[in-house]
Amino acid sequence: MTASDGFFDRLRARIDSVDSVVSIGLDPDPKRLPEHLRDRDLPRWAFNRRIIDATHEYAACYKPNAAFYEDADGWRALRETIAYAEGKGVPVLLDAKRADIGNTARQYAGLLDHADAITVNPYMGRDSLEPFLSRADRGVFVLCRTSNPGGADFQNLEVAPGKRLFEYVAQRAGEWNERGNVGLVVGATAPEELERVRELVPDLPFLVPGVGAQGGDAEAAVEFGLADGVGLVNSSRGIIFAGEGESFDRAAGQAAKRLKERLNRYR
Ligand SMILES: O=C(O)c1cc(=O)[nH]c(=O)n1[C@@H]1O[C@H](COP(=O)(O)O)[C@@H](O)[C@H]1O
Repeated sequence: MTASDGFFDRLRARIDSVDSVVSIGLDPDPKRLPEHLRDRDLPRWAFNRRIIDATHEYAACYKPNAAFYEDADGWRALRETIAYAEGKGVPVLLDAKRADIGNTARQYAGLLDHADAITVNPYMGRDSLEPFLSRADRGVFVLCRTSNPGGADFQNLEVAPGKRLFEYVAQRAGEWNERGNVGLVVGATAPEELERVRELVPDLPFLVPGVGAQGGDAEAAVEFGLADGVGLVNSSRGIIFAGEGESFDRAAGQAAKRLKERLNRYR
């Protein structure tokens, strides 16, 4: 492994070494943190550290969602969390869903100085993503068909005869993959769409959120989410809030192990 390896080479190495495609979402909702951590200097960091200690051997990556860190202490907690995860050898995918006009996107792309990969929103078009795409050694996961109930509102609209918006996004993202660093976000709650996107772009790895708390289809996530064995199936609340109280971390470790084993049945 060298620093010049692309993100998906590093991810493949990680998947192979832990025999897991589980992405563990680090979304430490302050209201759900165990009582005994709440008086810590940085409760979210204290929580994440224990979660990482308990789960890293099952983690193909960690996916902190930026929404859970958008305040002064949050950014400190996120920085500590990322450094700790990387110290354990686990890639970090920052779920930030960014993009903006080019001049602004260049600033957002600075987030990739701190993480191995990022999620981005394609709605503003190619130039809004170029500052991310140009980071050849970093992964860029483009939102394609999201897992939420409203994911169909726009993404399933026909934008040309027989072509829905998410299908168009998938094809464009395939064209944007000039540096081999593009993946797609496709929710496990939309298995028909997941299958369709896989048909359209056989070579792009997917991040598949929506198993666990959102009740998505784990088998479809694995069957269609992986490209030549590489891809990620994410669970956040279903792992990190699997238990409560003092032994919350042990419950999280067990939940991560169970998800790994369940997904591996379909690999
Ligand atoms: O980009 C994402 O990761 C994402 C896309 C999507 O379509 N659906 C989705 O749930 N996510 C994120 O994946 C995580 C899912 O969390 P749980 O529902 O707790 O497993 C959250 O951080 C979501 O913001």
